[in-house]
Amino acid sequence: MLKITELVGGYGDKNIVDDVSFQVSKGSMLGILGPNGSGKSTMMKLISGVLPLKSGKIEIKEKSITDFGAKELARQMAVLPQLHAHAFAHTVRETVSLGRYPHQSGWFSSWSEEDETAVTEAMRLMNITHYEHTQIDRLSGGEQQRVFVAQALAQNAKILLLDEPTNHLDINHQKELLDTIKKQAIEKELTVVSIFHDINIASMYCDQLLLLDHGKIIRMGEPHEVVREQDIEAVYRTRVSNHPHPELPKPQVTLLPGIKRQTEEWEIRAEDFAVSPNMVLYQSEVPLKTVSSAVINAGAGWFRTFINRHVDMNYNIDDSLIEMTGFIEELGFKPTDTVGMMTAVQTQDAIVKEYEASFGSIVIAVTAGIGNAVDVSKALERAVQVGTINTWIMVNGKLSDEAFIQAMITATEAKTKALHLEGVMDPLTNTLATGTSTDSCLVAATQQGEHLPYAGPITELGKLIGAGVFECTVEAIGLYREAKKA
Ligand SMILES: Nc1ncnc2c1ncn2[C@@H]1O[C@H](COP(=O)(O)OP(=O)(O)OP(=O)(O)O)[C@@H](O)[C@H]1O
Repeated sequence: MLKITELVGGYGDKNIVDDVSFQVSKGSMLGILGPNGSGKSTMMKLISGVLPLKSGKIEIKEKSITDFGAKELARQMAVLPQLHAHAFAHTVRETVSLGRYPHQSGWFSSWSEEDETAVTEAMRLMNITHYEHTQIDRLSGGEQQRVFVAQALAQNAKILLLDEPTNHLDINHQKELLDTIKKQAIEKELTVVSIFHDINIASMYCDQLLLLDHGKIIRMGEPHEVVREQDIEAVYRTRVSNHPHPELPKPQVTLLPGIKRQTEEWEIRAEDFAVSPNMVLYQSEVPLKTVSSAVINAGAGWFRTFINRHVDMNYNIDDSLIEMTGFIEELGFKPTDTVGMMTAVQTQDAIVKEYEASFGSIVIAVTAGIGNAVDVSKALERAVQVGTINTWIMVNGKLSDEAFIQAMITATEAKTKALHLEGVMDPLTNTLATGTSTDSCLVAATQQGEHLPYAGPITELGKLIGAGVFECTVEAIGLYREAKKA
C-alpha cells in the first residue's frame, strides 16, 4: 500500500534521512523508533510531502506521490504532526471538521452529510463529543491531542501518518487511542505509520517496527526482531533489560538505571530465621530477588519478608489468598513485600541450615509433611489430598534468571532423592513418593557479591543446593515422623 524506496532528504544541503526503504501493507501498523534527532519526524515530513525529496520514491498503491494533486494526496494520506500549528480560536468540532478539507470543493460551501458523519464518527471514536463546542485552547494537552487525532481520522484517508499520537496522554487514554487506531486499521484496512518514543507501547501495538539512528535504518521487522537488548542499547545509548509481555507475544524493555541502587550490604544468615510453632519467619533489610510457588506473591519479584505459616490440617484453602493477606497485615507486615507459604506441619520442626561456599553462603529452610506423599508418575491414578514440603533456598550472591530456574530443578531433584532414601511411600499407590501434592519452592538471592550464572549440579552453587536440600529434607522428614509418633 505504502512503499518507500531509497528515500533521501533533509534541510538545505544537509541530508537527515539517508537511504531508507520499507513498505507497509494495508491493515497493518508500522512503528518508527529512534532516539531524539534520529530523523523520525523528518522522515514523516518527507513521506507526507511537507519536505521535498532529494532522491528516492514514495508510492501509494504503486503510484508516485508526485503524481497526486495536493487534495488528492490528502484524501489518501492523513497526517498527525508532532507540533500543531492550528488556530486555537476554533472549537473542537471546527478543528475536527478541518480534517474534511480534502473532500471540499469550496470551503464549507459543499459540506455534505458524509462530511458530517465523518466528523461525528471521529469525535465519537476519540471520545470528545461531549466537548465539541468547547474552544480547543480550554482543553488539556491530552484532550487536545485526541482532537487532532480525530481530525486526522475525519479525513477518512487510507494511510495514517502519526507523529507521537500518545503524546500527553495518560496510560488509559494511550491504550484507548491505540486500541481505536488498531481497530480502525483492521476494519477499514488502513495503513498506519506512527512514531513512538515508548518502545513498549510500539511493540504492543505495531505489526512491524523500524529502528532509526542518524537517519538510517538499524533494524526493521516484527517487534521481536527489533526490540532486542543489544540494538536498543546501542541506538539509545542506555542499558535495558528485555522481557516478555505478560499477555502478548511481544517483547518489552525495562530501563536499567545508570546509578547503581544504593542498598546496604546484606548477608542472609541461618541464625536470623525465627522458627516458632506459628511460622518460620525471615526478614531481610534489603529486598531479595525471589522466584517462588508460594501462596502469596508467587512468581518473580523483590521481597523482604518471608513466611512459612503453620495452619490447621483442616484449613479451608478456597479463600486462602484473602485470609493469608489478612494474616500478614495483622502481623504488621506489608502483603506487597511478603512471600507467604502455608504448611500443616509443626513449623518448629523446620530445618534451617547454612552452607559456606567460596562465593559466600546459602541458607536452606525445609518443612516436610509427608502424610500425603505422592508418586508423581502415578498422580493420574490417585485422588488429591493436600500435603506440603516447603523448601526455601536463600543465596548470598547474584543469580541470573537461568540460575533461579536451575536452583529450583536442583532443589526438586534433591528433595525427591531424600524421599527415596527415607522410603517415603505414596500411601494410595504404594510406590515410592517423589513429593507431595502442594509442595512449594522458593529461591531468593541478595543479588549482591559474586555473579552466579548457573545453579545446576555442575556448579558450586548447585552442589550446595543439592547436598543441602537433601540433608535438610531428610532431617525434616525425621522430625515429622517423630512428631507423628508422639
Ligand atoms: N527545520 C529544520 N531545519 C534544519 N534542521 C532541522 C529542522 N528540523 C529538524 N532538523 C534537524 O534534523 C535532525 C532530525 O530531526 P527530527 O526532528 O527529524 O528528529 P526526530 O527523530 O523526530 O527527533 P525527536 O525524537 O526529538 O522528535 C535533527 O538534528 C534536527 O536538528
